[in-house]
Amino acid sequence: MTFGGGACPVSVDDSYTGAVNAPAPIVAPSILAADFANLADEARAVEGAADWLHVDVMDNHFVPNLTIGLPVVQSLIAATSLPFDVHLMIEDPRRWAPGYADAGAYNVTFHAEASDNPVALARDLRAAGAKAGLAIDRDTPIEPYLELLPSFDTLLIMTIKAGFGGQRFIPELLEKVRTARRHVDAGHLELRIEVDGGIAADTIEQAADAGADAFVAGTAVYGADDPAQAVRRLRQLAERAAARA
Ligand SMILES: O=C(CO)[C@H](O)[C@H](O)COP(=O)(O)O
Repeated sequence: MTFGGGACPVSVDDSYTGAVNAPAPIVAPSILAADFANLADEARAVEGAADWLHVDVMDNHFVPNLTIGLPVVQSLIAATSLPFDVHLMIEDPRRWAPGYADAGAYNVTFHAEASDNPVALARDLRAAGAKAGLAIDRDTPIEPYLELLPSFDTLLIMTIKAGFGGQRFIPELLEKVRTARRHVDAGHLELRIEVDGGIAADTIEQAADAGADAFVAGTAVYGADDPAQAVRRLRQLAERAAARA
């Protein structure tokens, strides 16, 4: 399946080939930093440049912030051509996550801290036609979850504390990315390692060097005068880092 549509379309399904043939970096603008009064226009502003559109669903319970839910995401999916990368920062993901897969989200990610049976939920998401993602928050160690990774398509490692955009990137959290990358490559797993929080032109290369190959960026994209150009610049930097790996 190929999408991207702009200067650098990427083949996501065909490119999960591990370290030897490293897949092209994914850049996923987070609409958390967009103008919520104009979400469809904001999403369309990065069509042709972004690979995925990252949507943060927050419930004011799992995190102390409240954003949007399924009806808004359904409408947005219908309004844009981008694949949706839904990041659920919610309690009880077993109840809600399959609805996002049914709505046509490309990738549905839920938090390890919120799930008592992540593998079963990943199975449900895949059965509903979505990719399954597991997210790890700032204070959660990665090691207990490594053995679950064959059940997932994406591992999202927070590089801030989940809940709010515009926070400062925490470089120490890249140690989790390094650990995950070693495990993924050693096991030849077909899995994207995604980083989320404070990703910008001055941090994306560190994250790529650590082994991330999917990058969520909110403020760095929607805070820019030209969001599409900001996405292209981020991808260029990630590609540069990947080329020297
Ligand atoms: O998951 C998130 C917050 O919990 C956001 O996706 C993340 O913060 C992106 O925003 P920014 O690039 O501004 O840090």
